[in-house]
Amino acid sequence: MSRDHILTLSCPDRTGIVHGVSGLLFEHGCNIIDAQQFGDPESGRFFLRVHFDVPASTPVDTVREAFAPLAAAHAMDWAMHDARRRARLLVLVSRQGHCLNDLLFRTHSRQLRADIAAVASNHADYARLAGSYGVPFHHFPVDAGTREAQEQRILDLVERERIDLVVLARYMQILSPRLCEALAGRAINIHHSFLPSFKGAQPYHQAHARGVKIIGATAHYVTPDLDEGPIIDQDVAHVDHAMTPAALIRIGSDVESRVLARAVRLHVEHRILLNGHRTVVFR
Ligand SMILES: Nc1nc2c(c(=O)[nH]1)N[C@@H](CN(C=O)c1ccc(C(=O)N[C@@H](CCC(=O)O)C(=O)O)cc1)CN2
Repeated sequence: MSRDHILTLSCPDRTGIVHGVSGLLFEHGCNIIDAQQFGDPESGRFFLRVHFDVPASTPVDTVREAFAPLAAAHAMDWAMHDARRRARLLVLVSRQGHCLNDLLFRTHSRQLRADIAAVASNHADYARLAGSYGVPFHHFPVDAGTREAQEQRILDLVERERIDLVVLARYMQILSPRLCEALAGRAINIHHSFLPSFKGAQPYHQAHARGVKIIGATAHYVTPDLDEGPIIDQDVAHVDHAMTPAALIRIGSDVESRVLARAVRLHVEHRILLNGHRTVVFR
């Protein structure tokens, strides 16, 4: 029975970090399967992701407890995850369902190490689609006067369903600072432009008006500053002068689905570390 785990950490950069981590894992009979590191000269921080096996004779908590003093000595932000545990997702959607559809299939076909525990939307459009996969659907309508109560329903669902990651799959509501705070580091949005270009609403219409030759999509963590959160992944597609906004939307939707699925995979495989307002991504 494989007992592989993922250790992620970031800390002020100095000599001896990798030596200390690898030595401690060795002392507890752990075998390192894969390791990736990055020292950022700009922020002065060091980032490490280690995929390792724990021998059946060793309780994982023993390794975790032994690691704590080393982590404290280096002022590490760290976590140790069960590499086989499937993340529980809540997917939020509004009227555009292509990203939801893509994630339902990818999780159902186990392409992603995650399960969609629930779908929630301010519209009822995708109740049948979620139901066709056996995924509970929650209709949470919202307007200016009900936003706080509607967001509380989302938070209650996150708590009740033990959600690990909230995915905004073209969810077209701006989350309040309170909800952003509650979901800090565990809410990902797909923005339908190559940020920082064309933030906010209707980016494809903005791009068409600008006469761009490339469109794109950006997956980022959600923060109170609209479309300003740490970028996780991006991709692009070529377009030309003859294309209408509808054509850009059609071409762009495939890019959005691809980028969002990659970002969800990177998150649930613990490959993303925050580096200030940016990310370090160990692919
Ligand atoms: N706090 C945050 N909330 C959201 C973010 C974010 O980065 N921080 N990303 C957006 C997604 N988004 C573009 O990708 C976006 C969504 C909604 C709007 C907007 O103007 N919404 C209006 C209502 C529109 C409607 O009801 O159809 C609003 O909320 O008043 C702009 C951009 C998701 N949320």
